[in-house]
Amino acid sequence: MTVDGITRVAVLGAGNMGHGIAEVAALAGYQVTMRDVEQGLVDEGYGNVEWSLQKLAEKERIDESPETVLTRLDTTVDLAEAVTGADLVVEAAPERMDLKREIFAEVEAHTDEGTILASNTSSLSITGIAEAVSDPSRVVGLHFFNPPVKMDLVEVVHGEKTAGSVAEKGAEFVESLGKTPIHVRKDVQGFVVNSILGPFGGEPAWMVSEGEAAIREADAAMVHERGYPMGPFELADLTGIDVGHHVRTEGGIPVPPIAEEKVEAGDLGRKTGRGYYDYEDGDGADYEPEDAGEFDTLRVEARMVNEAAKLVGDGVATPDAVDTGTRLGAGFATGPCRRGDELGLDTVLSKLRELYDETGADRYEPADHLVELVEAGHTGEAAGRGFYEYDTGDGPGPYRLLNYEVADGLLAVELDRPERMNALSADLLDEIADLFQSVDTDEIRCATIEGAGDRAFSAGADIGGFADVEPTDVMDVTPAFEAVNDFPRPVLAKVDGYCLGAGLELALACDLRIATGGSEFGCPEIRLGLIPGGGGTQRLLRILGETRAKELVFRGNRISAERAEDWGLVNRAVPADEFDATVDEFCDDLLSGPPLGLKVAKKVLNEGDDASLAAALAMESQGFGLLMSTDDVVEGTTAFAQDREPEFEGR
Ligand SMILES: C/C=C/C(=O)SCCNC(=O)CCNC(=O)[C@H](O)C(C)(C)COP(=O)(O)OP(=O)(O)OC[C@H]1O[C@@H](n2cnc3c(N)ncnc32)[C@H](O)[C@@H]1OP(=O)(O)O
Repeated sequence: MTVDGITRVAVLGAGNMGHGIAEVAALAGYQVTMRDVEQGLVDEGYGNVEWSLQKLAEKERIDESPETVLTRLDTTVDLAEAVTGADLVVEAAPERMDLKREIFAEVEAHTDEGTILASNTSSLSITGIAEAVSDPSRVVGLHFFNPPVKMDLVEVVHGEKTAGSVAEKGAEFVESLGKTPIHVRKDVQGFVVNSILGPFGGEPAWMVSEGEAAIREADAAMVHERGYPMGPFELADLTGIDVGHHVRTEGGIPVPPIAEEKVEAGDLGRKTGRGYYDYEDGDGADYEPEDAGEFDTLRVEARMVNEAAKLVGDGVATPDAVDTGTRLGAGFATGPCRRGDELGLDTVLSKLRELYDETGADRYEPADHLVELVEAGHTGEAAGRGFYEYDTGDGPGPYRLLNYEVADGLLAVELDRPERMNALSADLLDEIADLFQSVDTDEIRCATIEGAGDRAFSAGADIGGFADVEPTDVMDVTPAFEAVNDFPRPVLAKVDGYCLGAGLELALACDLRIATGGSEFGCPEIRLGLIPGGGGTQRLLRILGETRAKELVFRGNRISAERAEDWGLVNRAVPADEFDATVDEFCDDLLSGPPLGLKVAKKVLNEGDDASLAAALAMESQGFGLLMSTDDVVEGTTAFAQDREPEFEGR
């Protein structure tokens, strides 16, 4: 899908970011010209796009052949040729203000007034870059994350003079690439994601510098206790300690002594073989869960929440944009606004005040917005309001990890963690349970569940969240699956991609399963030393029989959709282009079917499976008898006699 008014895109730079942006734009259907200053660089970038497209094709992640996509990608070393006639120019040159200004001035000379001029800068001011052109309202930041082909997030950065319509068009363009834009309404240093990553890396570095923590302790606690995808020191080694050092120095932010020492010694991280960890003679980031000790994670998270409060209070971004940005851009399970609401903003504020009083360091000074929220009594989830409002009533939602909508009798549910393959975290499972237990079923005749994105229904329980789970908390069959199983309407799982572990268990708790041909099913739990823990062993046994159930559970292998259909694990496995139509056919029958009949059928089929044949037959007879007295049966039989379609009302 392309955006109205944008047909031709010029990407200036063929390096890591440039060739990635060119690739995703060509994939989305735009006519792209990629330009760099030397033919060798252009050829290298083009080769990288070819390689990446080939990989995507091998994994069946793209519908077109790489050759077809490449027909939309031209290259040149001539800037004027690249940008002439372009509707959008995305500059992805090295991070130097003088260079970017030079490029923008030249681009302006060769483009029409309506051409949008975007910069992929991650650290420079959009307002500053825009000074190079006579009409700065055309200039916007489109900050892609590395690698663009994989990362879902793009920060749409508004310079002081960026026109609202230009930023909106930029965001539409991002959406047309299948990516998620967040608006960064003021071009503050670090935009949103790097602003939050500042204290995530910085505070532990101060704590280690001041002898209050050890490196492994910090990394182990943040990863294994708090569920961050990487430890702060491990992350600094990956991105380069000198990079963080440069950003802080440029932004006038004090540099923690330990980072200073590493840079002076030339130990910059993975790229030099040594940083906070030793990658040449040692085992790299070799921290273990037990290293976490007494590390004060609240001190780090309080600063991250404070930074988020500054962004929100200063009108840079909404809480939702901050949280979406850090989820998609940094892989955080929970963004800092939501985390602040969980911790209690009063707790966060007390921690910051305590540290500020103790040290007098500016970094602990509470943000005005944080103080205002606490003074207004908006202290977070427990108070019903913090950065977000929480519905304390009985109805469903609001939810942050799933989307749902009820329309024309259909409850359509989407698991919304595409960046984690829709892995089922404790919070997402709670939301599923809450929705299926609290949604008003009067208006609903059937439900569907699908995964967001194009990779997975769900790749299972969130492995990142295993570390701080108490065994006793997970030893009951998960309420989410039971809520789906017991939902008094038919539920259909729409499986497009991986359906693994607890994801498969969720699909098994549904009544029907339809899959695209490329989907894969399996119980990888055994490879983690586990067994399916959400009803998988028992439901597989009942659906597949012992032979096949044991094969899946014991071997942990994945099976294709074709085999899943052959085994009776799914109702249909169909080519991707027939998926929606097949789902619609099923849903049409469920939506027009008799609600009471379907409810009783589901109950009798589910419960009869666990009963003796005699008991199950008695259950069936009772159900049959019960239905005989309903208006729907009168309608069904009358419609038959009148040779018309019945119109059931569920009475
Ligand atoms: C009682 C129930 C227990 C369970 O369910 S235990 C969990 C069972 N499930 C699994 O073991 C599956 C784990 N995932 C995988 O094996 C692979 O993934 C896939 C085969 C599904 C896909 O592989 P690829 O195409 O190479 O993608 P990628 O880079 O591994 O995944 C993309 C991002 O998704 C995250 N992710 C995938 N599965 C999970 C998960 N189950 N829990 C948490 N995160 C997950 C990854 O880490 C990564 O994230 P980043 O891009 O930040 O590296």
